[in-house]
Amino acid sequence: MDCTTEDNDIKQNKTVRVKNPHLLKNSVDHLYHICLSNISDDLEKRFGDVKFVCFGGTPSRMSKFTQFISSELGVKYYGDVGSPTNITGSTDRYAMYKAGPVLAVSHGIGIPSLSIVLQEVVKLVHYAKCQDVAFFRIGTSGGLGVEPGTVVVTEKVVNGALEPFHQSIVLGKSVARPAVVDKEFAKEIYQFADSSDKFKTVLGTTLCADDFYEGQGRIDGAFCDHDHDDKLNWLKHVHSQGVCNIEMESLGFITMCHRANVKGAVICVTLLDRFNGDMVTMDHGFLSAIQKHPQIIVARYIKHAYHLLLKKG
Ligand SMILES: O=P(O)(O)O[C@H]1O[C@H](CO)[C@@H](O)[C@H]1O
Ligand SMILES: O=c1cc[nH]c(=O)[nH]1
Repeated sequence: MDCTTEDNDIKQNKTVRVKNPHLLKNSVDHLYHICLSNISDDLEKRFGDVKFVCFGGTPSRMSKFTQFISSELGVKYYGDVGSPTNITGSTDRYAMYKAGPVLAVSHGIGIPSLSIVLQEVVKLVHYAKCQDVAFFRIGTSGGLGVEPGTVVVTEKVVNGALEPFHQSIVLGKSVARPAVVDKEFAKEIYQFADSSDKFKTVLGTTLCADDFYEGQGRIDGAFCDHDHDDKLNWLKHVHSQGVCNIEMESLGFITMCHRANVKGAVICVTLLDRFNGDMVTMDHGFLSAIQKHPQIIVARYIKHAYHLLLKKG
């Protein structure tokens, strides 16, 4: 594809932007952490049909989601009966599964871990010439003033200081990139919540912290220099600014989707109400049941969008 065609496709929001002139000059690109290469793997043949990429913290959540979405869409997943195959093979860092137009990817904990796999997946869908791709983060979070099990569709994302920026150090300098949420896309997804659902779904601001303990105001970590009242005052303050939930990847996820010209949305379930405590104490059966809540909403969206695409031909 020549540059002009590629620019036009990007403008029309069809293909995915790899904003790196150095990379475009290189012919070989080994996607180290996901064990794929643009030269030795036929990425267009294997992944060219991908339209929806769903990310979440753990390999088992994304494997279960792959089975769920494959039965919802009536498409086979890649792998043996009963267990999707992890496409990243033995790299042992991330897991990636495929069911028809859906790729499900685990990203680990925190923005540094997420950013590595997200960049390699952006390159993957670019090399595979996927068109009109959307990315979703299907995660867990701590809620503020909402019942555990509630799904929060992120309409704004902020850092721990309530700023809508993702800050990182590049070449020794601090770089702040805006975290621009696609609000229309968030609203579209929110509309797939149903009044008959056994859980609530809300649109709200998500606070993305650098850490699970002190970074989220917890007082039950190994280290803590603040007290219970400081914590409650901070939680009340961020809640008064519209924050509904706290997690650890949304800021990087939204910022990178925006840079890649990919539609991106964050949909997380709340595991607890942080006004009532810090510890996630629910049993694993309940935990795994409520982790399905955001998957249900996203699966409805994907099913709807996929059927529209099939109709279009
Ligand atoms: O359940 P996931 O998707 O991993 O998300 C949340 O859970 C982890 C902390 O337990 C962090 O990654 C946080 O963002
Ligand atoms: O409180 C919580 C729960 C899940 N994930 C988080 O990052 N925080």
